Amino acid sequence: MAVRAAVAGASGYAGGELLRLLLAHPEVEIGALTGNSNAGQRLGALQPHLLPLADRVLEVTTAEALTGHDVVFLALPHGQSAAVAEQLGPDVLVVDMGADFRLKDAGDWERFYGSPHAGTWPYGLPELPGARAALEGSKRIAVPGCYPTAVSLALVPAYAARLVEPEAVIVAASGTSGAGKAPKPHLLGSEVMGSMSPYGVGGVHRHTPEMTQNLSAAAGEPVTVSFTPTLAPMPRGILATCSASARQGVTADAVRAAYEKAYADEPFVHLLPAGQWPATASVYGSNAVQVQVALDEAAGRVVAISAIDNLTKGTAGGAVQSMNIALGLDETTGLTATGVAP
Ligand SMILES: NC(=O)C1=CN([C@@H]2O[C@H](COP(=O)(O)OP(=O)(O)OC[C@H]3O[C@@H](n4cnc5c(N)ncnc54)[C@H](OP(=O)(O)O)[C@@H]3O)[C@@H](O)[C@H]2O)C=CC1
Ligand SMILES: CC(=O)N[C@@H](CCC(=O)OP(=O)(O)O)C(=O)O
Repeated sequence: MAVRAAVAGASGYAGGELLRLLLAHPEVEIGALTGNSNAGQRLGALQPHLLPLADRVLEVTTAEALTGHDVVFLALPHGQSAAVAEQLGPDVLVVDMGADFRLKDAGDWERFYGSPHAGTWPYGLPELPGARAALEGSKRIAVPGCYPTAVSLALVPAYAARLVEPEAVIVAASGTSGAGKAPKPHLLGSEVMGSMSPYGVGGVHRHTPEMTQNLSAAAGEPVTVSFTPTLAPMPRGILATCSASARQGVTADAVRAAYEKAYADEPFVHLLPAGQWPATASVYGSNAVQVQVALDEAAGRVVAISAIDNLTKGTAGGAVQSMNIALGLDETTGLTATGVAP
């Protein structure tokens, strides 16, 4: 029997990417689609690439519109998910693509998001140690942020194998779709085209505590994270360049071996052959993650680089992968690791 799925936030970028993936999912039937300012509009006017859904009309996002489904995806701005989720029954699988349920520490939430903490749900990054067991059979899933996905997959093997000291320096470039579809002056084509620029500098980006949470869990001790995001003139993609001090005596062979072991059986994480480096173009539109790692012996640092598509593995693909696990389906159902190039 088909899994009936509703999507709240169907007019946005994350909701649109999710619908693209759900249309190709053999077990899913797409139910209610909701929006906010675009309620009442045809989806074809908002997401013209989703041809089979063009004549569907967006409803207002209410618990009533979302009931009667097996799975409800919430692709809403931060702070909007909790009120909707609490009105959905405990038997419905609720997959939150926003940030509301990602953090364990209420103080971190309040500091970075400036509102009361809604709670913590099982975290939808299956490749993290222990994550799959928490997702199996779960009725609530918190999909990670796009930067924490890229950064965690780049660095967790180094922390889990105790190859590096508990500090990390991360500079990551994101495509503009990461900022959502709502118009913002700094995202005008004339501001973005032909330029790269930093933002959220100095430890203030709200993804910093999420990265700290994931890396500290892998390390078994608190990890300090210096994170600098940058905006790149491309619609999709994240390239995360991460480094951490190598522990005394760590060799390049030991680093390589740890990453090979961590990712040997992962369907979506590809540790590239030595000498080949991740590129956002190679993962465009796919749920794949490219990872490469090197030991900079002169600087004494392990350097790990990852590339993801922020809308696919960074949100909608990660959401579908985690839903598959929660429902007991094959984890890869409806997802591809094959990109689009050039
Ligand atoms: N873009 C990305 O790469 C990623 C996004 N996410 C997360 O996914 C969520 C959606 O992001 P994204 O799609 O980029 O954002 P968009 O701005 O593109 O879309 C936001 C969606 O939420 C709806 N919405 C806006 N305000 C409200 C409200 N007050 N109540 C209910 N619905 C509302 C909008 O409806 P309407 O258009 O009709 O007003 C739209 O459908 C966010 O939490 C974001 O952090 C997570 C990882 C990556
Ligand atoms: C380029 C850009 O602006 N990116 C967004 C990332 C948003 C995202 O994907 O994460 P959340 O789900 O936590 O919002 C940002 O830096 O805020």
